[in-house]
Amino acid sequence: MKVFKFGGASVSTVDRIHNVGNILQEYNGEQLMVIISAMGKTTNALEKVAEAFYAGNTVESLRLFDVIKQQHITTAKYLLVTHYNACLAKLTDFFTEVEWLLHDKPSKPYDYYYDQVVCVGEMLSTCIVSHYLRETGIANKWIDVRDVIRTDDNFRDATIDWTVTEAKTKEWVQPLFRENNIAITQGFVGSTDENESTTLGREGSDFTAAIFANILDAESLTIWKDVEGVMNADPKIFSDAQLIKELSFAEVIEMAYYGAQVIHPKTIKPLQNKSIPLHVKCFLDIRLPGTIIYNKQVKNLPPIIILKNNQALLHLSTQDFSFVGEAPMSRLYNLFGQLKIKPNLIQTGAINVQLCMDDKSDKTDQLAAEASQLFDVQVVKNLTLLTIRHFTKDLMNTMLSGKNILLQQQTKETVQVLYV
Ligand SMILES: Nc1ncnc2c1ncn2[C@@H]1O[C@H](COP(=O)(O)OP(=O)(O)O)[C@@H](O)[C@H]1O
Ligand SMILES: N[C@@H](CC(=O)OP(=O)(O)O)C(=O)O
Repeated sequence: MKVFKFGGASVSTVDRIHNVGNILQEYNGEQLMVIISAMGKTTNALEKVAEAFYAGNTVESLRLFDVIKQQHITTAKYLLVTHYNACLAKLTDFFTEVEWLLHDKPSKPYDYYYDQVVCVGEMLSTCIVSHYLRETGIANKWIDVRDVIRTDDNFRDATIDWTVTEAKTKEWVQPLFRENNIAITQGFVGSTDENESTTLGREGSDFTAAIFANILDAESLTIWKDVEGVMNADPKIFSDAQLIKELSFAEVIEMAYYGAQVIHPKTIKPLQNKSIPLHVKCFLDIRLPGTIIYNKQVKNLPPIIILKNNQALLHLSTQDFSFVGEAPMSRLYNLFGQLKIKPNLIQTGAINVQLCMDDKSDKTDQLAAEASQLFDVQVVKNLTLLTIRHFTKDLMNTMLSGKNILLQQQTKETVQVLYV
């Protein structure tokens, strides 16, 4: 069996959904477990719905949700004839699920509501794609991933319960392949043992695909993208980015960790642990070879460039000129846990700590406020973090020329520079 993952970009339009059908036709007769994300930027749009709801703005949240609803109905209308009514009935169930919730008054934490609303993007996209495939004669079984992927209740960044997920996959998913060649399910979504929907962190569909590949002992996972494969930089930013034909799991886990958008960092472990190769291929031209990522050392890699914008630098200094000891540092690390913050760089000095993090939502301000009980805090925003793996001095000089560098860290393999 092969596992395929189609991201939001590959199902963003009617034409692209036709293209998914064409790709699956190429693999006619093979067993495929297909993981699909929400269409295009639907997750961002659903985030706005959850925000409006939580701010008490019911009318606005319903209006925003209606836009998403109409987009999905229109897509279904373009794609379906005989299966339209069946599809619309299912879509309507999902719409109703969200609309009921939006009529409530929030009484639980924001992250809970976020997951109940945002997960519907994947429900809608898979429902449409599954019906479209049936319409074109590609038999498939649609699975609600919430019946299979069990997580804890750490909403928005839920942790997988591997024991239950494995048991449910073997009980529900594996037997389906006795009678079906293709199963379609949602990425990014799971559920608690109380049947509340959870999500696995933004861009988490790659991770879902890797979980299924691992449990089903797949021969490979293929992630279909709008790029040739994994490149040595984001081709949307660097027009001269080069394709890397093969990579080791160790290299890719580092790239993903440092922020390369191409693969979710949690994807690698489940594959590496069972030596399941990962192919990154282009859905726009399936003849292109793409990139293969496996348990093999790959030498002579080009410099790999990762740029992260929207960074904040927190400069924390002890309030009474005492050394930064274990006690304030351990309290600082506890704060990261409480606020669900993953710092990108930390550098300690005698009486200060410098910390670089993604400046997302109000997390920076929350951390600054909490940390001010331990330290004097200064915050600088709108910074860029450049990471270069396998760097050369020449490339560093070119990329950093004219930049005001605020923080720099370097190992044998990797240099990271935070600049204005
Ligand atoms: N090193 C890289 N190699 C290839 N693509 C990259 C890289 N870094 C960032 N990207 C970006 O990742 C994008 C694909 O990811 P994404 O849009 O999240 O896909 P999907 O919605 O299919 O999951 C590409 O269009 C490209 O701009
Ligand atoms: N739809 C979710 C999950 C995901 O992985 O999406 P994509 O495959 O388009 O990156 C998100 O946008 O975060």
